[in-house]
Amino acid sequence: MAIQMAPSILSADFANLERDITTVSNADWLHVDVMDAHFVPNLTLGLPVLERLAEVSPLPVDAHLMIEDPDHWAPRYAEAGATSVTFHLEAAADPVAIARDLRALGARSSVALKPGTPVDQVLDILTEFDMVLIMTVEPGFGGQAFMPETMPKVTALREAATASGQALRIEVDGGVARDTVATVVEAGADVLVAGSAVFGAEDPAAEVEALRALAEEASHR
Ligand SMILES: O=C(CO)[C@@H](O)[C@H](O)COP(=O)(O)O
Repeated sequence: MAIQMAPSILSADFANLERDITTVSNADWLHVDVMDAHFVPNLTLGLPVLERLAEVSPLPVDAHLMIEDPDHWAPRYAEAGATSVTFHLEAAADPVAIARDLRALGARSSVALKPGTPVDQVLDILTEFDMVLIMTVEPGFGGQAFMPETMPKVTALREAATASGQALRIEVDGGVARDTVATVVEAGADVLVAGSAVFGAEDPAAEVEALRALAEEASHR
């Protein structure tokens, strides 16, 4: 499967958000970080803002819910216009029920794991998901250092998906930049979230293409 790029809006200019998300319309997803100041120590946006972003975004929205009670909230984000909804396993009471609710609403189901959460916890329920997000930093903030120790989880997922023939997308998020792209792709990731690397660049669209090119090159090695 081709590499997909997903700029994270956490590093965009919130005063000019519509301009910034239009700038990266050459990417594949708009990664929208939803934080509640409980599951993570940061607060971003809620349903009405997500709804507006989905309206104005030239890209499909993946809502990354770093919030408590995704059993209640995840379907609400699908109804608000997110094409893909990523919720955290650590916060979910019934991850399979959430995944089924999302798919029933026509959204893609995706589950995220914090760096310390073992990957075994999703291996038995992998077919319920279109994508698994392996966090490569502790969720909450942009601009943190990439954690290479999370890579064995990416590889375990890729091996499991390949063995069963599942077209699973594997996303990584946190510290993805020119110097880490090859590492994540060689481990098995194919959806790359990048915040500060993209929106901190002088030309965000060109940076999306530069990261994509490095990733494609690594995937063909
Ligand atoms: O969800 C998060 C952080 O919790 C990420 O999406 C960050 O926004 C990624 O930022 P960079 O590490 O790429 O700067």
